Amino acid sequence: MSFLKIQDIHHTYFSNQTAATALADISLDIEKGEFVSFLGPSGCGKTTLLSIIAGLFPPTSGKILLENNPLKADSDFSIGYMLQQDYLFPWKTIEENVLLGLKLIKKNEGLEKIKTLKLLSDVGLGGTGKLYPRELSGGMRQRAALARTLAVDPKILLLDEPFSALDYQTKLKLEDLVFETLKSFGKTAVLVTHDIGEAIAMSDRIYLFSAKPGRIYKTFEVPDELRELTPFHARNHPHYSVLFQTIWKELESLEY
Ligand SMILES: Nc1ncnc2c1ncn2[C@@H]1O[C@H](COP(=O)(O)OP(=O)(O)OP(=O)(O)O)[C@@H](O)[C@H]1O
Repeated sequence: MSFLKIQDIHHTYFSNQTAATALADISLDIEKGEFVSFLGPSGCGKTTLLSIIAGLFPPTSGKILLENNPLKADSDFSIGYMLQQDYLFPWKTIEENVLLGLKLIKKNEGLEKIKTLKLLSDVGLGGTGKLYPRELSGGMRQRAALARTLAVDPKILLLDEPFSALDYQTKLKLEDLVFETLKSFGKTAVLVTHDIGEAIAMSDRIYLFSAKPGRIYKTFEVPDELRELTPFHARNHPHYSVLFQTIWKELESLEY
């Protein structure tokens, strides 16, 4: 039994009497604690699949099972999101933003505050709880968004290009922080990215999609030698550039 089972997903968008098939024959299994990436040319259905996993809309056909049960997306806080934008509430402090998730699931109030402070410290934001989002840099706001996501203790984190709006140095630092935080919490994660390097440096496995309709074209297992390293250090390993070149060539053949 897989932790997350995606079984024979097809999805067609219908609008104004036209039909566009975004996904066909998508089946994959993700084990608990794994970090996988969806990579592929623009329009190959990565976001559509992530949205279906998130329960934003049902697929045209196929099913998704979490621990052998149909996924009940928003109702039981199984799914956490991190997106390109942090979506912090600007009128609430960082601490209140993180607390919000905990209040939604109505856990013990005394523990909520302690957990919030611990999470902020886990993501390197100790001492910033009383600040407002506008007082933080883009990277710090994304760290706060990570703390808020982890606060509800989701079973799976869906990461939709969460680093793409950041400058390069901040992006590399945040990749390491997200990677190490998720590993220490034992979380399962799915990352959508356009960045081959980011996918290699962070993932256990990479699904390369082809477009029209979106299908899994190839699957790449990231070698153990890279998986044992943090993303920053993985980028310096010889296996990294070999895998980068392989995926680059495949992606080029799909895009042109
Ligand atoms: N709401 C919609 N209605 C109709 N077609 C849609 C809709 N959303 C996406 N599509 C189409 O479905 C296909 C897959 O889109 P999707 O956004 O999932 O791809 P993607 O791989 O995430 O693209 P990108 O990398 O550019 O973000 C595309 O052809 C897109 O035009």
